Amino acid sequence: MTEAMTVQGCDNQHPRSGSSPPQDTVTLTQCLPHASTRHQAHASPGSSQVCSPGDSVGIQQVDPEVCCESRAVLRFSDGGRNIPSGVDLPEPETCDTAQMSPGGEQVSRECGDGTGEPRADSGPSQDHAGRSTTCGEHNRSFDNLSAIETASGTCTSCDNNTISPQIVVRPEDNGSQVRSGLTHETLWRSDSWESCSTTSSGYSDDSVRSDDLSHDSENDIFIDCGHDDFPFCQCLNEKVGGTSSFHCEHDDFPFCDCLAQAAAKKHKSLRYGSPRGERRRQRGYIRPSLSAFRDAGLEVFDETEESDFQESETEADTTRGHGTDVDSDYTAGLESDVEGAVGYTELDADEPSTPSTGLLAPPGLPGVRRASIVTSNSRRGSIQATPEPVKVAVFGSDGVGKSALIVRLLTGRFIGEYDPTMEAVYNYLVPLPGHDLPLQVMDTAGQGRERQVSWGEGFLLVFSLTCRRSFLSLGHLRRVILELTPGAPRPLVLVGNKADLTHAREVTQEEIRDLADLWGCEYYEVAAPEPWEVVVRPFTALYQAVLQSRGAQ
Ligand SMILES: Nc1nc2c(ncn2[C@@H]2O[C@H](COP(=O)(O)OP(=O)(O)OP(=O)(O)O)[C@@H](O)[C@H]2O)c(=O)[nH]1
Repeated sequence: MTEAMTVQGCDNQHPRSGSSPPQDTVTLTQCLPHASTRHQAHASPGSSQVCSPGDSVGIQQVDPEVCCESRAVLRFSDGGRNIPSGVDLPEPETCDTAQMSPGGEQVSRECGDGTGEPRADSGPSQDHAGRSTTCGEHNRSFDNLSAIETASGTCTSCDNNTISPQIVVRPEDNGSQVRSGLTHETLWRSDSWESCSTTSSGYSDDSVRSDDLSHDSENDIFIDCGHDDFPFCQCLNEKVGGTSSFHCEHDDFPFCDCLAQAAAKKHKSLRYGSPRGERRRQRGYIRPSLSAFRDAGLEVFDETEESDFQESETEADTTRGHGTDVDSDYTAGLESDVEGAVGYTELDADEPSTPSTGLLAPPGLPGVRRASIVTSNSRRGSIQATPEPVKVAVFGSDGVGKSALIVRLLTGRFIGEYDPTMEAVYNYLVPLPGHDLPLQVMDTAGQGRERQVSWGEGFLLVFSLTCRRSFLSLGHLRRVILELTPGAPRPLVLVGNKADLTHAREVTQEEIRDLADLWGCEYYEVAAPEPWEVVVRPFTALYQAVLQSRGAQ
């Protein structure tokens, strides 16, 4: 470590002014109630690391003024290996991994014997993945924990299922992204992220990554950030020199500031406007705040600022007002790729949607693509008025193939490349022998999760079998759904897509089965290019489940 750094929390986007911290210290401008280092974990496995004002935390010193006053978590997750950290933690001698329980208790695992298994004496406070299963409030064990769904555990003794509010359970990456000594239990709760997203970075959820920031010339920076920690991006300050790109494994919102400072040390400019960022932005994601970069002295070229935003608006207007082509790639795909009597027409936005018109726009959403799928192909079904179609919302991470599956279902074709950037709702009669199943299928995108969830009677949770992250993100998704739909849980079905890409598979069948068992739902492995009869299965399963739940009510 070459110089002092400031780690800041979400409520305090700027380091405190005042006397400079001494060398080799980090001034924490937010509370670190459970701060710890892997180094310390090794020194005292199992011990609590709740800090007190003035505590030394490993090689850090906690600012006495602010320690423990609120909620920041300090996370030396990988001892400096993964995090290009200026903090430069000493390598542990024997402990390879250590972690914090939801309550901040440290639990060591993989310690000493190198087997990767929890130590025999680590006892019931760890689940099979080696993570803590301890209730933060009452130091009791949780039951009902799964490898990727720790937030829903209930303390066996006190019924606490909320877990200490300072601690985040972030199952999305199950620790794989974090490669962390402290693993995901120590990260911020998603509700903290949300509250923090209103601060300066503008990042609203874990879907928005800093790959929105692109590299364009040698003076620009490329940031590929898994940002699974918080608030360690500050550490990048130490590592930015000598390269025009760097990789940050850190988590979430304040990283913009951190990276801005880092970038400013080395670079002169930042160019924002990667296709991916643009696509996400079009879909309604909050644009990252670039002001931090500007403030840090970088010349910021925001290529999306004028033209693309305008284009997007024009596009949306056009969609709403005049019914001209709003998504030419998409419509071209439908029109040219779908054989036979499959047509694509757009609706006048002012025209009231009826079940027979095909594509419905949820109320109040600007820029929703509106169109109708019309098919006379009897195998694929035809659009007909139906009294009570089952509303199926299809959720999943970007690129897992939600749209491809839906288009496959609707049209019978796999369309390789198109750009489904807008939310859409399709009316469809699934043509099955003997009876047609009336479905409304929502291809979810962008913001509006609450509305999308409220709309759905059942949910297809799609992940890609070739993308572990997309699988691990399901836990968060399900939690959000449960939170937004109090009362009887609405049915869901897991869908592992891209089964055709066997060589790239990252999720085992066993893992999916375990999760489906835990959640009490069905799961399917499919591939959008597979026969229609395969792709339709999860939809019909969900259809049946929704009918059952309707009957039960
Ligand atoms: N090989 C293969 N490719 C697929 C499959 N499903 C989708 N794809 C491809 O994966 C890419 C992403 O598919 P989309 O349907 O756009 O995924 P999405 O989940 O709707 O993505 P977003 O719109 O970003 O949320 C496209 O290039 C598809 O052609 C599949 O089962 N197998």
